[in-house]
Order: sequence, then structure tokens, then C-alpha cells
Amino acid sequence: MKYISTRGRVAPIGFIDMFLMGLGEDGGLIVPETIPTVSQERLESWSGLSFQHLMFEIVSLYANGEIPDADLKKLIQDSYAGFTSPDVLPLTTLNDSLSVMELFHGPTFAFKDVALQLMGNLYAYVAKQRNEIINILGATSGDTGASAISSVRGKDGIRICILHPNGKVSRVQELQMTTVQDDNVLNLSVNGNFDDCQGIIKELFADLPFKSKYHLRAINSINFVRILAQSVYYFYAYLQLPKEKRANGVSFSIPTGNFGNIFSGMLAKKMGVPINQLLLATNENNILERFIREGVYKPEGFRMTHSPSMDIQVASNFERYLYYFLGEDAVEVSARMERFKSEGRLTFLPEEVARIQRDLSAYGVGNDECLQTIRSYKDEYGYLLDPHSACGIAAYERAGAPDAGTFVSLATAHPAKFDEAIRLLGIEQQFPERIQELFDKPQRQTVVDNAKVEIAKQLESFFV
Ligand SMILES: Cc1ncc(COP(=O)(O)O)c(C=O)c1O
Ligand SMILES: N[C@@H](CCOP(=O)(O)O)C(=O)O
Repeated sequence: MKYISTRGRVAPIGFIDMFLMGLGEDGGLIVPETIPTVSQERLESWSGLSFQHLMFEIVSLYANGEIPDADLKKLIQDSYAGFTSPDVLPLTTLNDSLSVMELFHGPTFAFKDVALQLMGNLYAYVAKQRNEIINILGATSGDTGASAISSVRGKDGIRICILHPNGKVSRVQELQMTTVQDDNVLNLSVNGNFDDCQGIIKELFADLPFKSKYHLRAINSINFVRILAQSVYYFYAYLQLPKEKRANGVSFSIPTGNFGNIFSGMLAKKMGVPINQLLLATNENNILERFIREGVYKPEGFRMTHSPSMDIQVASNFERYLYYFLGEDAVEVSARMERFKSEGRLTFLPEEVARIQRDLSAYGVGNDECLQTIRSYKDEYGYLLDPHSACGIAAYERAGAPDAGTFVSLATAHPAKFDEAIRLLGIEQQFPERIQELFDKPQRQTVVDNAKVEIAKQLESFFV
């Protein structure tokens, strides 16, 4: 198995080189040359497997034997040892047709831990085995940053710098990142929004001399390993359901911002998981909903919502979707991405929109609707959703087709991370101890302007 770029100008590379490259050196996103498929028979044979075993089976299909089996098994065991649920990702049944898969039982209480705990350990492994310098540069709207920092803090041979938008992450997210005192962690709080942070890191990754001089590595979902590890929870959710409930396939409602969560589902579907509907749930930053409903991909005014981690306009993994949508035609992807860069929008033909709508459906959840959903699920089921997971449920309620059969809605964060929204409903929640203790710790962060030159200077003095 080799890896190539959506823009076609990266010579095929192996698994570890792909992991280290992060963003394609031609500015595209890395994808596998061919996606491996899993027969229904093989899929069924995995039905009793633990999440860790399933992760091993699926990652093995992509890793080319570049990591010996015993090492990969250990990396995986270590990565999920800190998850607090025995099932790692428990599936809760709410009613006959709806289950919730909780992806937030890792160390930072968000679904990002599922992939990032593994990636942190993989970076440490590669640093040791290949004597590579690992300087991680990432952008976050709150969860990726906290999770990535937790996965590599204090690890030898690794440094990490995370850019987050100043004042636009939740209090708990900010504390999770900025109370970490390890010397290998730098938090830059950028006067701007998440799109600004992501734009700057992408420019720095695209500056190849800078990237190579400072050994920049990616933890965002531009890195295909993120997508790969996240695809495993679609397999796991499917296999955790009783056979009679999944006999006609399963649909998913997926809180989405950077298109990474849902693209991981598309990958699982391409690999052979019988998925009927992939419902993209987003908030008032609804560029992806407009793309799917109207065929126009165009960022509009940034809005702050109750689900700040999805306050994203320009979605990284949109390009991976485009690549498969355009029949893996890298020349056409490059042309369209160039057009997006120069014109600030992409418009799709009516027949293309019809095809997009066969792949995906979408619903952008308003702020009030998000809160109402938290309230009604608390009242009806005694289940407290965080605002991102509530977007998933609201989308299911509004846009989930009645004939789509069994639905799994992904719960992507613990409500304690977004108490600002929960309090608006007059609901008092008890924080897990690990979150409560953050409030007593000193913080460390540097506020910077939304300026590439200033940020590059910070990196030059931090990365060695
Ligand atoms: C809690 C939460 N839910 C959902 C999302 C959406 O995931 P993605 O950006 O991978 O589509 C994010 C981050 O964007 C998040 O932090
Ligand atoms: N919601 C994310 C945004 C970054 O997305 P990523 O999936 O590309 O890391 C966050 O919490 O930071």
C-alpha cells in the first residue's frame, strides 16, 4: 500500500513517511493509492473483537507491515489504557431506532482522543526507531489541541505548538491546554478565529524549506492517520449493534466541522461497512450544509455558537471528498482548488449536486435548536448531551429519513467541556475530577496576532 496526494504531485510513499509528511508536499491531502476492502464475511468475523483488536486489524491493512505486529499491538494497547470505559467507546441505546456512540471517554473528554492517543504514541515510537525529530504544529478550535498536547506532553524527542483562537474556545478547553507545564508544550493564543489558525499552519506546512528546517509534523486531520484511526469507530458501532438491528445497514448522524469526522465514515463505508445514510450535522457555520443542499462551497461570516469546536468555515477534508467525488482525478481536484483559492467559492452543476446528495445529507443546527435538543433529551431520556453531540441528535430529529432504519448518533464530547451552554438551561452538572482540578492550576500561553511572520518567529525559537 502506498500513499499519494489528491493533487497528484507527490511520488507514492509508505505508511510512516505518509504519517510524517502530514500535508502533501504539493499542498494536497494524502490518500491511499487504493482503499482496501473488507468482505462481509470478514467483517462479521470481527463482531466479537474489542475496540483495540479491531483497531489493530484495520490499521494493519494500511501499515504495510512497516510496524511489526507486536509493536503495533502494544502501541494500541497503551493508547486506550487511559480510557475510562471498559468498552472504550460505549454504545447507549436511547430508543428502538436510535443509539448514541460515546467517543469521549479518553483523557481529554472528546472524540479526538480516539486517534490522537495513538498518534502521540506513534510519534514517540517513530522518534525512537528512526531517530526523527518530531516538532508538532497544530491548529485547534479547542479539542484537537487539548488532546494532542495530552498525548505527547513530556515525551522525549517531541515538541508541540498549538494555535488556538483567543477567547473562542470554552473555559475547560482553554484550561486543558494552557495548564500543562511541560517544557515541550507551547500554546499560542491567536487574535483571530479557527480558520485563521488553520490557514497559518497550512501556509507554514506548504513552505517546504521552513517545514523541513523545523521538522514540522501534523496532528490535525490533514494527517491521514487521524482519518484512518477514526474510521474504526464506524466499524465498532456497526458491530456492537445486535445483528437484527444492523441487518439492513446502519445510518450515522455525525457532528462535523473540518469534515474529518464524516470523512472517516466515508472511508469506513468505502471499506465495506454497510452504511446507509451519512448525515452531516453542523451548526450555524453551515458552509458544508450549503454545499450539500445547494452545491455552493463558499465561506460566509464566521459565527460564534454553543458548539465552538465546530465554528469552522473552511473544512480541510473537503478536498479528500472532492478527490473521490471527481473519480480520483488529481488534475481536476487541483484545478478546482486553485479556482477556490482565486474566486473564494466553488459552484457545482445540478447533476453534480444530485450525486453529492446521494453521498451525504446535511443539517445545520441553530443555536436555540441546539439548546432545545439538550433540554428535551435530558427530560425524555435523562441523557445530557454536549452541544456538539446535540447538533448530531438535532440533525437526526430533523433530517434523518424515517426509512433509514437504525441510526447511530456520534457523541463527540463530554458535556462538562461546554458548561457555558449547559448552564444557560439552568442545568447544574458535576464535573469529572480530572476537569474540576484544572480550575486550580496556573496557566501558560502566549497571545499573538493573526500574523504568519510573528507566529513563525515564535516557532523558530521554540522548535530546535
Ligand atoms: C466535540 C467536537 N465535535 C465535532 C467536531 C467535528 O469534527 P471534524 O472537524 O473532524 O468534522 C469537533 C471538531 O471539529 C469537535 O471538537
Ligand atoms: N474541532 C477541531 C478543529 C480541528 O480539526 P481537526 O480534526 O483537523 O484536528 C478542534 O477541536 O480543534
